[in-house]
Amino acid sequence: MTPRVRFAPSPTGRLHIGNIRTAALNWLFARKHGGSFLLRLDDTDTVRSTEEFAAAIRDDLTWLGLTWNDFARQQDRTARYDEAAAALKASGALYPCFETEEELDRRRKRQLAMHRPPIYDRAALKLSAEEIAAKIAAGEKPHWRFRLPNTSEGRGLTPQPTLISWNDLIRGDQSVDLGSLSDPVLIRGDGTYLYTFTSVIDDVDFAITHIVRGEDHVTNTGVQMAIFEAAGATPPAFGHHSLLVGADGQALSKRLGALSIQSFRDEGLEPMAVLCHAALVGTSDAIEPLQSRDDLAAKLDFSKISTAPGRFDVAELKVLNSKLLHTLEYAAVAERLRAAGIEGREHFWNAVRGNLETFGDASIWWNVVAGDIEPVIEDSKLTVAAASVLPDAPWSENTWSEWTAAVKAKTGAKGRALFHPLRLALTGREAGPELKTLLPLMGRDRVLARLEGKRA
Ligand SMILES: Nc1ncnc2c1ncn2[C@@H]1O[C@H](COP(=O)(O)OP(=O)(O)OP(=O)(O)O)[C@@H](O)[C@H]1O
Repeated sequence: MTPRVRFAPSPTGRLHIGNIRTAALNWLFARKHGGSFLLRLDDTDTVRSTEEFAAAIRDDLTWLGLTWNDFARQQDRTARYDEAAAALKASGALYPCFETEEELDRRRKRQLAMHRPPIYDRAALKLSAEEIAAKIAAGEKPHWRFRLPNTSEGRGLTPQPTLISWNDLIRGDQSVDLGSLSDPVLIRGDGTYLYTFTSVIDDVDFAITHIVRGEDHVTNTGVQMAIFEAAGATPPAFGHHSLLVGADGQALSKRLGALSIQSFRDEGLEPMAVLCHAALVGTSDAIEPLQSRDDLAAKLDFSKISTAPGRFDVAELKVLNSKLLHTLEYAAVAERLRAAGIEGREHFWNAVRGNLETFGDASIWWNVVAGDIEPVIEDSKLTVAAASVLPDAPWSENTWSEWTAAVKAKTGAKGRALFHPLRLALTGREAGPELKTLLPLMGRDRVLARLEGKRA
């Protein structure tokens, strides 16, 4: 079966690294198996969903290269939900309830006082058709519950376990006891639908074959499998991955804006580094910098995902980012170098890539080899002497060792006393790429001027 998967965020905030773990695992799974990937915006919560967040989700996914084959938004599908709800009402799978929040709260307290689990007692199932009609005629607005397929009928009965089980793609055998849950409300009193319902209808209509999502949805899955059945559909396969938490163990939330993809973009991090980290953290694989999404897809193995939460540390992402840059081939960055105003010669890239923390650092080194910088003269005697023995052009990678040998012979300086003042004069910086590679890129005039302390 060709997999068809989906990523279904609500546009209620900026995507964070945890959301991207879900998006990446789905996308990579589709990629690995030649399947397709649907982006679905779960925007039925019209109060908190915004167009800005919807646009930002698309933008972040595009930046990460997690392209989608299909796109849908729940706001456009109300007519379809109405139709599906009507069928479930007709079959009795959805039943109208009229209790107020206060009434439900009173009942829960009573149940707890009697040491019973505070689950909905299904009192509304006892209403006759006439009673329901009278309530509606009197202006009461029902909310609708889904009757879970369990045997806990009516008020006061001790619930019987009713296990619904599946073989989770990530966690192995799983089950949820539907006997211990309240019948979930799928339609609110104002007629709006809850995610639990709309998600199932969408998954049926879009023929989703595998639902891969965070373990925050395990209980939902038990309930939704029952809704699939009630809607006459076979539930797809499910996989629940561990959630990511922040370095100090804090939960992530779109609403709180922590560890957003935007913040990584602002810091100039590489999309591949973010993807590798999101997909490999909390697995038994080492977190390594892979160069392409296909390489990462080839590595994907759900059985390697640990059930413990993955700890996400920005500092580790930054290290991974530099490791990735250090191995990037020129061909992979030539276009970006040009766009950054760097006439990206391969020599330059190979000389500096090992010193980059972010791609933006390349501009610093480009300025060192081709722009002008303020030289730092630490030992003017040495730099003047060095200028006097500067070899004639053309220069090669051997020029540095020939020149420094000549400076050493002329001044007697060696080791740090020789190299440090030269580095400071030529680059204005304490550390950086090997000078033997930078020197030929700088050219003789620029080097000479800097040795004389001139901005060049
Ligand atoms: N910390 C996390 N680690 C891994 N996956 C997560 C994490 N938080 C959410 N997800 C997954 O992201 C997907 C999108 O979920 P959703 O839009 O509800 O995000 P959310 O961050 O929980 O949002 P909100 O804070 O608005 O409730 C879901 O599949 C969910 O399981």
